[in-house]
Amino acid sequence: MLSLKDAHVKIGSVEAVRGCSLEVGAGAMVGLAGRNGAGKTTVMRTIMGITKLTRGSLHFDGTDITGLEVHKRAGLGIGYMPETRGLIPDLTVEENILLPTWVTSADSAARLKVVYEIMPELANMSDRKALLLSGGQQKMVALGRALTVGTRLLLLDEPFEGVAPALAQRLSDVISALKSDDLSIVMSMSELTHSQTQLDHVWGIERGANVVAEAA
Ligand SMILES: Nc1ncnc2c1ncn2[C@@H]1O[C@H](COP(=O)(O)OP(=O)(O)OP(=O)(O)O)[C@@H](O)[C@H]1O
Repeated sequence: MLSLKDAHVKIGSVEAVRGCSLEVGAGAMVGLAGRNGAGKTTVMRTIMGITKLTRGSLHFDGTDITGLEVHKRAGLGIGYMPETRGLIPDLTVEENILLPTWVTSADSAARLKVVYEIMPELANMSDRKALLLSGGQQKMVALGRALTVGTRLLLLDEPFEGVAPALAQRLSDVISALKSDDLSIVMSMSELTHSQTQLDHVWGIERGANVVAEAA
């Protein structure tokens, strides 16, 4: 359902990604594993359309989406959970979760209901400001926000990084429970051994290019 081929991406004068390919099947949960600076975040941002391909192609459900804007990709059902969480501190949990629906035609009430069913703890903190949450709680909110539009493909950038073990386990359980025939997931990780979730395939990345992923 997603096919990234021979991706090259420049950030300023740095070629952050140079010849990276990735195939994700429908309903598959795949890992993108590499050290810090390997290019994982850039690949994720490129799939979301935040950074642009300088060479290569990107297909979603067989359609070339290389030139499509971010909000249109979100409208196709692609959701992104950034490593840095990217919450707006002064907005509440609920407002943060609903942010992506501002730029898509998603039924915000229906999606919010789904998100709260998956993560009831978010409903319990819905009116708290994001700045008052712990780092792990913020990751949960960022996952909820990705889920509001990410009905077909979820891009999770190091979802367990810097999260205390109990919350990391909860995040892992939530992500595992999302597995379905309709939803594909790409999850990046800096160390394969830290992956707590069952993956169908792991793509390795080093210095912006594919490498064979090391076994955990
Ligand atoms: N804003 C930027 N300006 C210049 N170089 C950048 C910028 N962002 C990323 N890079 C470079 O691009 C390369 C890939 O970075 P990227 O953040 O994609 O890697 P990563 O695998 O996600 O690493 P991390 O786990 O540390 O986030 C690195 O060499 C990095 O230094």
